[in-house]
Amino acid sequence: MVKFKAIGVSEGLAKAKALVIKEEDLSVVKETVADAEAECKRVLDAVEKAKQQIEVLRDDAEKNIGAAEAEIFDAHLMMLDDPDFVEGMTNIVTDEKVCAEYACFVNCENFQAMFRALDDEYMQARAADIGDISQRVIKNLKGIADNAIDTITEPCIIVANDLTPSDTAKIGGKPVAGFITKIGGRTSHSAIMARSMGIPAIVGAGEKADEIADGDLLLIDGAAGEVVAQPDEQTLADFAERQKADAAHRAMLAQYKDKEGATSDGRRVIIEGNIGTPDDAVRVAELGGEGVGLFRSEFLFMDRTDLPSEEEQFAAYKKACEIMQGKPVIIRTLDIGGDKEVPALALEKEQNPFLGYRAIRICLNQPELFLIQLRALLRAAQYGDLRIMFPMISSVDEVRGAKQVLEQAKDMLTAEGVPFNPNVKVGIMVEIPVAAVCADVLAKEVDFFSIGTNDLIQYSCAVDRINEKISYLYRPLHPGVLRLIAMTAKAANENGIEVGVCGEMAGTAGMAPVLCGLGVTNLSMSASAMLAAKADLAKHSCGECKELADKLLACASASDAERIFTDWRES
Ligand SMILES: C=C(OP(=O)(O)O)C(=O)O
Repeated sequence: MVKFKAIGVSEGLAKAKALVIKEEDLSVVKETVADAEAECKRVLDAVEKAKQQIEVLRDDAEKNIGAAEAEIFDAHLMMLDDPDFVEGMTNIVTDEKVCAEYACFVNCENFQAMFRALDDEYMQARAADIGDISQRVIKNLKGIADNAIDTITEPCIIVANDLTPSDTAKIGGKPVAGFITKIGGRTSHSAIMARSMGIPAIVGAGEKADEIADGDLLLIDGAAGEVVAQPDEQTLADFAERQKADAAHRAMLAQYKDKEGATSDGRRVIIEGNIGTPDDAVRVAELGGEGVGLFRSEFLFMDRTDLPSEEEQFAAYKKACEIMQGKPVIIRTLDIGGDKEVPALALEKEQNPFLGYRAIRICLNQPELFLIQLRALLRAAQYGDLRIMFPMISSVDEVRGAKQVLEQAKDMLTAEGVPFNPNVKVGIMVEIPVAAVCADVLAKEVDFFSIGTNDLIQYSCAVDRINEKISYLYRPLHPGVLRLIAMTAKAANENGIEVGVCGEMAGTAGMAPVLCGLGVTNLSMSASAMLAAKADLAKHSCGECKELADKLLACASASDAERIFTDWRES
């Protein structure tokens, strides 16, 4: 039996066999070959195999996701059928007498350079496709199996170094009972997506995860971060008992489904869900969410090599509004950068991506991209209470700039006679410390605030939110963080606008009363945390929440605040 603890990021108990995904070594060495003809045949066989794999992926995507998503695979097939692309590889083998892997690598670089040099954004983005298919050919040459996630058919718990957001997106629809990763923290995107899908997840396991072998029976507790591999009889029996108790607790929480979020003395705190795709709204609605407090629209742009059109975006935003049936749906405009990549934009790699060219900075710099999204949002706003939220705001100038582009989008739609809702509420994410400090000024410019605590903690404590080595410094209860939240809430309350929290802090057990005490009016979290947040609030009066918040604000350190919080939870 192997037992260890890591960072539990998505609650729930799961029991299934381990599917260990090994890191792939795709490095290529330039080796000379004697038999160039045989090497060319290796190239052609690997290309043929890649075509067959892509055909299967295309058919699966068409069946499980949609025709539009399947089209990307048609584009890949076309490239693999292009004689120039294939001959590029065989010519390098024949001319330079080098191995197939190296020829494929050089050919990829050549084609990518060619596409990137074209003065056309769409064609530039095709460089990512070239990279994708070349990687597939190299994998086939090296005998590396296709992405293990694509081939899952049996219930399993994935064990991997890391899961990219696109890996995590692929898990939906597969019988994945949970996952364990070696790296990552509570706010890495794989963790966030696990919570919104409601599957148990543990991250930051480091080398301890190496003790798990493929096929081992695993028991995981996604709240406590506990992992047991090859459990003995007693551990299995205890786990079964815990699963029973967990089911009973969930049944108790179900009574809150149709209740409004409020303290015991009736102070309203609106409890909403965070979503990444319109379909996630179904779970939010089913679990009694009072709205969508954060639709991470960037997920529509990720895991693909083209950009979603205005029509595609319009359909997605409209669907979320329709599912929520008139309840508020806050859609955050494109928030890429950091650990969220959009291949179609072919953004340069940066030294400090979380501090770099991202989110509203990109949108203001590339208004043609922003306008498409804003037009889609304005049109979809006819179908519900859609609200627009700008991310990564650091100044009034950015808010005004974004609102100006919004007005431009309205003017365009009016001129074209396209119907839309001109009275959309506009808000901002408060996630950069200067925005919290200047909240009194910003509150006069917008209809609502939503505090993004994931980034606010990262930026105010100068601690990378996905680096597990320094996760001990990532402290939501740091008095400095609490003061920033309190300042933001005060400015919002004084100006009569709503102030939410949509970072992971909102859905962390016990935090709802703290945030209510700090003056927050809305809490948005993964759907699976909403019932517990309502239950937490209902246990306390508004005065008790305020008293607790004041005590925490007065603490000298995060450790003091954490001690007070834990004692309070246990009392
Ligand atoms: C909700 C937030 O945004 P992200 O999607 O970056 O986690 C946040 O920063 O708290």
